[in-house]
Amino acid sequence: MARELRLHGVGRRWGDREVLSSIDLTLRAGERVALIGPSGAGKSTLLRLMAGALRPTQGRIEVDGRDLAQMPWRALQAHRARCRIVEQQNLLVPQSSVHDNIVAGLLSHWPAWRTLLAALWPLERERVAALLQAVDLAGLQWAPAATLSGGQMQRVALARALVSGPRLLLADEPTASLDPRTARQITRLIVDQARGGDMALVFCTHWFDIVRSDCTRVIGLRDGRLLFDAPPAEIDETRLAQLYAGSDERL
Ligand SMILES: Nc1ncnc2c1ncn2[C@@H]1O[C@H](COP(=O)(O)OP(=O)(O)OP(=O)(O)O)[C@@H](O)[C@H]1O
Repeated sequence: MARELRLHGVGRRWGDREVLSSIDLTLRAGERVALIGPSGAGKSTLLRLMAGALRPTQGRIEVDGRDLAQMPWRALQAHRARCRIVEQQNLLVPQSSVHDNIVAGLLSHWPAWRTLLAALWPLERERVAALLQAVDLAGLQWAPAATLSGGQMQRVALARALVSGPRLLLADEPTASLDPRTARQITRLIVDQARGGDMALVFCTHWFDIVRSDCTRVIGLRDGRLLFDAPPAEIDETRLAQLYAGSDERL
């Protein structure tokens, strides 16, 4: 995605179960979107479709007017490389340093020789150091990832997602396993990284109250369908109650 990602009547089935249907939406550079809805609504599935990691079984997804399904393999790979996901599981390599874990976010952009070189010699030291500063981990560049706290690990995962300068950052409940205070800090950090730049952010969360004031748009998903797609000011208690009816997940 460079400027625009557009979903036209997108649906996704698993076997004979339809988990997403008739999704129409356009995501533009610089938008910060909160994606909310009860468990099983299809939020993660939607993120994976946007990232080109999953194909729709209905409809089409366009990146700057080009159908993802018709794209040559290289162009699809390029789209995937421009999208980064931060999830609840940070999937860091515990025995590797913070530096190496962050550099891993660049490997899909590098030729094989550069990857080999990086295994022998730490590349991109300054770039990683600057990112660590931004995520409040200055001084931990050479620490083994295994020695970090859960919140620090999520900061490293965020730095790994940001190091390649993605056009679209997809946050899939990245704070779900953290305590409320750390969760707030990490959420704020993610939103701040997206603010003021061209990168679009889709933040999937059960903690809507935290992201409410920081997002430019809110998408409510329920039973695989868009219930609303509106600016935060239009999301009142009635809409939230409708979205979460029958579930106790709203925090
Ligand atoms: N690989 C898969 N195979 C079969 N069913 C799947 C698969 N992935 C997701 N599903 C189903 O699709 C539905 C939507 O899942 P999804 O993870 O997108 O929901 P979600 O809104 O992100 O939920 P949560 O908030 O609990 O993470 C669920 O019923 C889930 O069981």
